[in-house]
Amino acid sequence: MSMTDKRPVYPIDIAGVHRDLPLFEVKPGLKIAILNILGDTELVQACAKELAKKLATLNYEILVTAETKSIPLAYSLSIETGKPYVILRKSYKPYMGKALSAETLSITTGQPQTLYLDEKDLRLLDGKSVVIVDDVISTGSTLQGMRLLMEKANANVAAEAAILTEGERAKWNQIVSLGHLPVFSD
Ligand SMILES: O=P(O)(O)OC[C@H]1O[C@H](OP(=O)(O)OP(=O)(O)O)[C@H](O)[C@@H]1O
Ligand SMILES: Nc1ncnc2[nH]cnc12
Repeated sequence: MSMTDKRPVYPIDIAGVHRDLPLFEVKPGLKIAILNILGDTELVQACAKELAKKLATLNYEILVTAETKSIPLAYSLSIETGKPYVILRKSYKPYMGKALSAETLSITTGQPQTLYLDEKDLRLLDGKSVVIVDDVISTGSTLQGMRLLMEKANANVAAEAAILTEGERAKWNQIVSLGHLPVFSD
């Protein structure tokens, strides 16, 4: 593709903010519209405000997400809600001590990733209620990994939230979200 070729986009309004999401092929014959909130302060803050409103009546103590792209969302939601957040990591460093782990296979990545729960966060989560947050929930594999780690950490999941769900809409009717993305198959 030359620099002047235009990538096809999927236009969407999220929390009152318009974005044209670029389509990328994630496996042969399957394209998805990529939501990349990294660097997009306007969108992140608008989404955090709306999600915080939707979560306002729930009883929970901690927000939990998996790195990377949803980190600014967790940070911004933490400011909106006044709750701390935990980031599940995708590579292990010695400073994470006796971390717990779970395997995932997200639609964007196409190969297994491991989520690690830092030893310091294990102490924080023990016996607590959490809201699991992600930017997009698609196959649910990342969500499943996060649920498993919360179970291992003795934390109760009060709700699951995402900016957008993707794919099979009916599968995600329990997710607190601000919209839905189709997937595009040839
Ligand atoms: O429902 P799933 O099919 O599991 O897909 C959802 C996950 O995919 C994306 O992460 P990605 O793997 O792109 O990682 P990154 O944020 O580190 O780039 C997204 O942030 C979710 O965590
Ligand atoms: N459409 C999408 N954009 C960004 N990350 C994703 N993870 C799964 N689907 C995604």
